Amino acid sequence: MPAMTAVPAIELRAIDKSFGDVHAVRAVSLTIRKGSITGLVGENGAGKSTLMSILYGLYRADSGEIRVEGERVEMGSPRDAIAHGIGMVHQHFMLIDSFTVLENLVLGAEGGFLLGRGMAAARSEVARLEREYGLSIDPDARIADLSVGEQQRVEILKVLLRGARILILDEPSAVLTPQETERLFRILGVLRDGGVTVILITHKLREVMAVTDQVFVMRQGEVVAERRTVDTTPDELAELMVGRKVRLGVDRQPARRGPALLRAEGLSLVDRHGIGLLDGIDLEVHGGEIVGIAGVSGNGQTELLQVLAGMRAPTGGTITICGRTFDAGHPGDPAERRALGLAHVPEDRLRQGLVAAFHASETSILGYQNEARFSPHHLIDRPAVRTYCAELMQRFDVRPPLPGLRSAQFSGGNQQKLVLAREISHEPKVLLVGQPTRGVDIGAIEFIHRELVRCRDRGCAILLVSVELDEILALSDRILVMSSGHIVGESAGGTASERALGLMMAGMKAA
Ligand SMILES: Nc1ncnc2c1ncn2[C@@H]1O[C@H](COP(=O)(O)OP(=O)(O)OP(=O)(O)O)[C@@H](O)[C@H]1O
Repeated sequence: MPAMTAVPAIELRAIDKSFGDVHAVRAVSLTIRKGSITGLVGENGAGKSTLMSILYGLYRADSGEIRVEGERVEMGSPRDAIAHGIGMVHQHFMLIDSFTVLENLVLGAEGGFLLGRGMAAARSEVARLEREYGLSIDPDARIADLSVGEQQRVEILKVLLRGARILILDEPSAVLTPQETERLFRILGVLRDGGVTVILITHKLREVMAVTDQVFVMRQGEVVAERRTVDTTPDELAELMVGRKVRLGVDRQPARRGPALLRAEGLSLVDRHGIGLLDGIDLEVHGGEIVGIAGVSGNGQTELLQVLAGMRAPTGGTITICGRTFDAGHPGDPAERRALGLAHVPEDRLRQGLVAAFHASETSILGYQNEARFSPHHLIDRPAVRTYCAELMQRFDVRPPLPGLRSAQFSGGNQQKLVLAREISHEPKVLLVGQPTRGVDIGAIEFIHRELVRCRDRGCAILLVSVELDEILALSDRILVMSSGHIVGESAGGTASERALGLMMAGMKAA
């Protein structure tokens, strides 16, 4: 156990923050002890990111007090937070791809001691941190050549090099493989034992139980519970988050398989550098079934969805959607495929699912804006679109239910619900869905899973890509495993084991 210290690392007192009509954080008070790992959990939109952004100086609280190691401080900007030893690692990394690790680290410490003392000092600091915390990374590697997990370690290093003693991580495992997540947690444990205070925002209760010392639960802007991790259970935390009992797992009738609505034959994709991203993919998805694609991210799943959706032209093979065949070299036209009954929930909702500056009402019809009900006489009927969006928000529990709010102003999970609501509500014949519950809270996962099964039971052919094996196992009637751009294995949904799939994902056969 880490040593108990009298002065807490962080004390927040009656922190309050509104964005217009949205009361995002309501009189939150909490205390975080030095050298501990604290979990911050709560539904989408509960206020976790806003609270941490206030602590990191990205937002200013409307009222309340922040104390760092007993001293009252004003956080006017991240610069202030950094000066007080607070660092934050965001989900979206802020590294320059073409620079080396060391160059990024020196840039990150701009204005600090490293720039003055140069590369040699940076190199020796990195070596020291590597020794102390096991944060091994090649300082001369280019960022573009690193895995996501390695890039995240560079972000952590950057923060530590600026002298952070308090580290905030916003859903760090959302982008990591299970192995990378384990490694990250080992590093966090070492940091904690070295006296660093870690705050972890996460939706994954398994992680909370595995790695934290204490946990705060937020609901609708308030901290509704504080627990020592040893004194709680995932079930209790889920109930505290959502305000009701959550039942994970979905009841499903056996698939009633209809005709093949989506087919790929010999599908290949070679990028402009000559690198093969997809290689001879054959697959078929029938109406009334969910086919899950399991795989470590970066093995071609993203490209497969893009090619099937018409966002990228394959270099070889054919795609057949509801009886219509597209050959290689076909430039691809998402609108044409949409007209055939194909819907797509892209993995990267921020860049491909919505336009951040658009109102939620505009996002709710994106891609469908030419339908007569939205654009009679070729002009958007704004009141009709707002009413439509409000209904969608109610049905899919998007919070806050304000069609006039800009898409960027919703929490990550609520953006996801909005995109999913748009695509599912058009009752597609074929649905491509990538990482449907990334960044989504437990209650919403339950809801999204039920909606996907309902869609399948209506006869839709669903191709599901997810890095969450639990999700693949819970939803799929058949599972295909992807590795290095190939389909390397297939398994019936009900009988697949996590271990066997894991081995196939890693390119090995189950014993
Ligand atoms: N810049 C902003 N402008 C307006 N409203 C905002 C802004 N940022 C956040 N909000 C609102 O504040 C509330 C809290 O959002 P926040 O992002 O803190 O939630 P969260 O708990 O981190 O959710 P998630 O788990 O989905 O990331 C939400 O209702 C959100 O829509």
